[in-house]
Amino acid sequence: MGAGFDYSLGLMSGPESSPLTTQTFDLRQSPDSPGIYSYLLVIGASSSYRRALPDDGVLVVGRSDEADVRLDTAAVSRRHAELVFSRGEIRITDLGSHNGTLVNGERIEGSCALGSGDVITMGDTTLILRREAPPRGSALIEMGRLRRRVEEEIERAADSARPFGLAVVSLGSVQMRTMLAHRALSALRLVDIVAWDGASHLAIGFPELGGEAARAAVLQVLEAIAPLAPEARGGLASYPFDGGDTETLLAGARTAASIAAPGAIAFASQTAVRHVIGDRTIVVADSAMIRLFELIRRLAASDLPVLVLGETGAGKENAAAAVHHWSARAQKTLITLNCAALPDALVESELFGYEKGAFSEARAPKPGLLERAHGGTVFLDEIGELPLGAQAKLLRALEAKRITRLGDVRDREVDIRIVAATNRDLEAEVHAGRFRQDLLFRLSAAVVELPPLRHRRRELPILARLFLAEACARTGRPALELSEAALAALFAHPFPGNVRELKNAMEYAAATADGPALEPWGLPERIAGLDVPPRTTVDNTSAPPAAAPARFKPIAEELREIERTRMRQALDAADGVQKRAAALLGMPVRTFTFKLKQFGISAREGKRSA
Ligand SMILES: Nc1ncnc2c1ncn2[C@@H]1O[C@H](COP(=O)(O)OP(=O)(O)OP(=O)(O)O)[C@@H](O)[C@H]1O
Repeated sequence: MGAGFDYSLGLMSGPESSPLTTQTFDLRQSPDSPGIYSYLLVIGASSSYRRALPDDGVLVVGRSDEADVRLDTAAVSRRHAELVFSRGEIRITDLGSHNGTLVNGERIEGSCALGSGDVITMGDTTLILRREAPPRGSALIEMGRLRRRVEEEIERAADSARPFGLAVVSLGSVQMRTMLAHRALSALRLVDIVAWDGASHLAIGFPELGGEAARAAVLQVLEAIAPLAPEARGGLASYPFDGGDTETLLAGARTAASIAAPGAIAFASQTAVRHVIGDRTIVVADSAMIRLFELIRRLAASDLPVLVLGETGAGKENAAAAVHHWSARAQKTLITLNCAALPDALVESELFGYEKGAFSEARAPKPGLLERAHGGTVFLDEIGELPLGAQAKLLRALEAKRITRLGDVRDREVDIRIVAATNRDLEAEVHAGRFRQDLLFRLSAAVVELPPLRHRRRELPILARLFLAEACARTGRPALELSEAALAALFAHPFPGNVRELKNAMEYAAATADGPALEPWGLPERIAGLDVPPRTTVDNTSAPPAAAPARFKPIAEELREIERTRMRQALDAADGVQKRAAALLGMPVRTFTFKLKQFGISAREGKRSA
């Protein structure tokens, strides 16, 4: 049953002198089996402690520094006795000690088998052998099985509208894993689900426990293991509040455990990091996003150009604002140009400015935005849409650090940092001949790639609540609770329009909801999914009337649907090129790109399907 006796694990270390504390290494079983554990209670003249025993091997007891169980008293010989552990049996042999070895009051000759409760006396020291069976409670399972069980429990919780809590207990440096797991299990219910999550974390699922009840359960575990792991700390995530799937809950609980104080518990909802960037508040909770913003902070300190990649609405503009505000240029301007929003003919005059008479409408000289941003940062959004002619001029300007206004012969010095963003695959654009490779090299000195919202599900409930609260405050209506059913609908939606789509949905909900809580039918239809029944039992009084499902809806909403569908189709037909798609619909490009964002349509959609 055991992993064997590991001689490298410090068998020569002496006992600790703290009262009734245990030795600090575990020499026995496989980590996932709590099994039987044995220990010696060592009661000396000046101190008592508990010493874990191995399944197999030999321990020498004596006064010598080299003894495995060191008894620091003159009444004990240097090598007094030997304990032999083999196949569940324990034998003791006196090694010719001066004062002899007594078992249950009788001096032994040669060796003698030991059982639980036997009292061994060596000089003025008493050792009591204890062997304990695992508690009759929950059992440790493997992490893979825990994941599957948690998935089942989430399903069950969704169907029965009951909570489910998932905790991660971080133990610090753990050596007595088996005994520790044993203690944790003894503090849990039979239905709780427990597994080792890596070497030093325990993952615990609590069916039907959420919030305070789950917190109390984790506290009991922390108390039970405190003698062995005084530094242990807990992190707790609850379904559906913190997430709708195993990995999201696990990630939340792990991050929460990492911020909890020793002996205490933190909730997943406490792990979000707020970055206040000018008048923006950026909230990140996913560990990859937290690291990404740390990277952005470091990059900001350099003067490198930064290329921000990510799907539409993923937060690229926020990232660009962070680069500027965390840089030495923060006191100077940040100027943004959306390259997709300008007709080709205007791009160059906007970027580089013009002199009087440069073209027929140029009645007075005007500096371009590169010039106006001197000393600051220029954010070129949708850089993939920049016409090739403007790309060449931009490259020259960046290389020479000088610009020439249209219609001018002089050039002027500019000191700017460029942050560019795109949701396009620029490498592919280079291959297709639509983007200059040399410009791509120059812009991509540092690349920051934002994951889509569907890959950072930890943030979904956090951002949803944030946007809902902000929207309610803006419209002056009382705060809306996000119901469990609405949250489940959000988790079921893939959010192709990412954070912007979520934000728009919460604004729509705040404007239209009529109860104290946001229910699925208060969400935009494509998110609520008419075919998706609410996952929790709801109070009948707050449910919509049976005939309500949207056979009729406000005409404005219907028109929006048509507009959205036609825009998608136009993008398809135009191979994802926004200007062409806008022309197909007879819509100004600026309006088209604005509406794309509003509807959360990715400009790539058309390209992909084409
Ligand atoms: N982590 C976040 N915290 C708070 N708000 C966010 C966050 N990420 C994005 N938002 C908000 O979502 C909306 C869309 O973000 P943003 O404009 O930065 O996306 P984008 O990737 O630049 O979009 P596009 O590709 O369409 O230009 C903005 O209102 C932004 O403030």
